[in-house]
Amino acid sequence: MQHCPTPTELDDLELLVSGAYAPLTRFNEPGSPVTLTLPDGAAEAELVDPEGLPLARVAADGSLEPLTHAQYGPFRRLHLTPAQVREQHAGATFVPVVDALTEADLAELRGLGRVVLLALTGTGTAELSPVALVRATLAAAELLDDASVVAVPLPSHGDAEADHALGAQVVGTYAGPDPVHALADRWLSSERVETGATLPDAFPAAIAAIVDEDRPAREDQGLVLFFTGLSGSGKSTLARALMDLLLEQGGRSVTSLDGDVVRRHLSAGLTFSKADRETNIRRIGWVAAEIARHGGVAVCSPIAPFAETREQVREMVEAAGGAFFLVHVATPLEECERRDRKGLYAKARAGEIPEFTGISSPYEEPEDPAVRVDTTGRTIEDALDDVLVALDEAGFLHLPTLTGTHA
Ligand SMILES: Nc1ncnc2c1ncn2[C@@H]1O[C@H](COP(=O)(O)OS(=O)(=O)O)[C@@H](OP(=O)(O)O)[C@H]1O
Ligand SMILES: Nc1ncnc2c1ncn2[C@@H]1O[C@H](COP(=O)(O)OP(=O)(O)O)[C@@H](O)[C@H]1O
Repeated sequence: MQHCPTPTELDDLELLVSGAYAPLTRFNEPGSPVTLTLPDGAAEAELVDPEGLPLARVAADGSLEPLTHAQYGPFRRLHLTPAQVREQHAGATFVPVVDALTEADLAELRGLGRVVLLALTGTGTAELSPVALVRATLAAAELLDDASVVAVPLPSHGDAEADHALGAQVVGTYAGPDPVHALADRWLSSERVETGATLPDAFPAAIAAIVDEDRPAREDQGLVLFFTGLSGSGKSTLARALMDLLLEQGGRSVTSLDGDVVRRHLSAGLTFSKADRETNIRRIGWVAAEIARHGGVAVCSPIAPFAETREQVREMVEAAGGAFFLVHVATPLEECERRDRKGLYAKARAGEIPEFTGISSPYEEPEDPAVRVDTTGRTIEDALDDVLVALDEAGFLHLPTLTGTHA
């Protein structure tokens, strides 16, 4: 069986095979955070990269037989094994780097002679995206007299203590007998950006440009506006009105992923079974995440009745650097059924449409949407204003409200 592991598992695989996790050499050792989950309870598999290249074979005991070196991802040439680093950089001082370096960091490093900056770029660890962290670290190396950069994809496993211990072990493996220099604790770049702090925590200009590009202001960040609710609740109507306002204002590229429209194209042929609805929503999520990756706004309006699938969409969008804004169009079933614009509720009640949401198929209400709007007895403008105000307050979009009552 072939299996493409999660981004975290791929990072772990690389570090297990390269010897960076030594003495750990396999997945799923008791008590270790370095785990691998195979689908459908399979015991062994051939692990492939996202493009399908076989990387290693994993046996039932978690042990690994390497097949090819990983070749995917930017800055691959900087992913050296500990053995390569020992060969090329023995005698240097090793500095773990998890964030863009500041003027003060650089001043601290200037006294150390030859340094190797170990950019710890694994999934979910750094303040910056992995690629921006390497870019910022290379820019820092340019500002030092004698510095090299090595990228180490050390991921987060969601357990601060275990991750810290593992990180210290990995850095020690790269450094061997050479000294490790831990930079003095400073603010993380996100705190700096929010507070607009200046010297001595300021970034040199070349590094600041990289941080700014990687962490755009909320107004410029890719955004997925996701309307969920029963059929007839008002998702399409509100989504369309919001799109129109955005287009009128200009300045952003906007894409609609409406439930009905998606089902005619991207998801043609899918049914309304639970599995097909999940596939439908994941497809919408995948496209929306790509739109967000490029800084666009995706406006989605499917029913999306399952909380778990909505969460998966959120994860995809956030992994692409976008923001996910969930709007629950909470118009109650009675009102949707009273409207019955398409005559579908009548048919569902008559048993002519199986698995109809709200009648014979469940709708799981979102517990914590960014905003909840019940459209019953309200004008479209009034209902939309609730969304506009929430978006404005969250800092994502600043569109003028329509009724004037919120000004
Ligand atoms: N069985 C059943 N249940 C729910 N809805 C049904 C069904 N059959 C057809 N329709 C029509 O399909 C639209 C919902 O499609 P979605 O892709 O948004 O649904 S889902 O998110 O995959 O659950 C929905 O459109 P909206 O009214 O715009 O929500 C309906 O018109
Ligand atoms: N305040 C409101 N907001 C949105 N739609 C409303 C409102 N009041 C009445 N409606 C009507 O409810 C219906 C909602 O249909 P639609 O937007 O297609 O819902 P959905 O996409 O959730 O199936 C439309 O006929 C719309 O005119």
